[in-house]
Amino acid sequence: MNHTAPLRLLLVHAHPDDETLTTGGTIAHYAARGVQITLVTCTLGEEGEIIPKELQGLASDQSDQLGGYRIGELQGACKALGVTDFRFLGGIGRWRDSGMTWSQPGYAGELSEPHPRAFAIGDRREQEAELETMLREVRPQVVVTYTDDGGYGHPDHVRAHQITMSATSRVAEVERVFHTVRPRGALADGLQRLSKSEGVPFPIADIEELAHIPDDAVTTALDVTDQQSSLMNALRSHETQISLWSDLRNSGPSAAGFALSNGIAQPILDVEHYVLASGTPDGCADDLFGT
Ligand SMILES: CC(=O)N[C@H]1[C@@H](O[C@@H]2[C@H](O)[C@H](O)[C@@H](O)[C@H](O)[C@H]2O)O[C@H](CO)[C@@H](O)[C@@H]1O
Ligand SMILES: [Zn+2]
Repeated sequence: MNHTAPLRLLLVHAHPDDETLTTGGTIAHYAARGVQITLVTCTLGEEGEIIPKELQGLASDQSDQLGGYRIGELQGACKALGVTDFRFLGGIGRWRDSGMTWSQPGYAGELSEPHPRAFAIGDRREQEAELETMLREVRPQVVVTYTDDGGYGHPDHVRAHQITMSATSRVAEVERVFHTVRPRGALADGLQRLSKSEGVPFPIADIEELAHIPDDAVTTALDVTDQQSSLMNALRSHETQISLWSDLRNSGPSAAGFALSNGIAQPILDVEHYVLASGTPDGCADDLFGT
């Protein structure tokens, strides 16, 4: 699909940090090539856990200031990735991080009463209307969000998927919608590299602990090797959510890794993968915008 108009990419993410964790290399790749990037984040991440001990007082059950702090983290990550247009769905604070109140049967996590502004139980029509308004204003050729299970089941990720698929279906200018995914093969290779690198400060994840999809479901693989330093800087900005390290012996990006607040080491991949959810697949093997 040949594009004469300037290319525009809009991404819909649930919490500050998701944009970097799942699509950071992609954002930096296209921003560096002059593509107009719009990042829509649906919550402020108010219910997140906090890694640095000295910041624990920000937690939702203490001063409840984590949401505001994570706006700053997101600003830093956007600067590192080259994003100047980043927005919160419904405006700052309209929807709140729902927490890990998973309704999935068998999930043993704490099930707390969701907050009245919780994104995952909010008015879906209002959320879709907000997103549709942004889509009609930005007119992105490509939109990125999560798979129908939200990638790993988080209710905010599931809701972000739902409203994005509904809103984009009503906006003709959106040519393609992609879901960000991690294929088993690339994840396994990354875990293998971590197991061979030095200075990994956390136990390395077992692949079955990490969300992933079968390799043959991937439609698009974007090489982001040339964006690893921007990606590392953006990951570093999300200090309340992400611990980061690289193997000083092997400075190659593939030796770098991260851990969330659960303290499980995961690899930083040099390729970011997608599944084309709607639109023509022409030329999409290694480019979200196709030929
Ligand atoms: C990557 C992502 O979506 N993070 C969410 C998630 O955070 C995880 C959650 O606190 C879990 O209990 C931890 O084990 C895990 O390490 C965290 O990444 O959920 C948070 C609460 O909704 C959210 O703020 C965070 O952005
Ligand atoms: Zn998230």
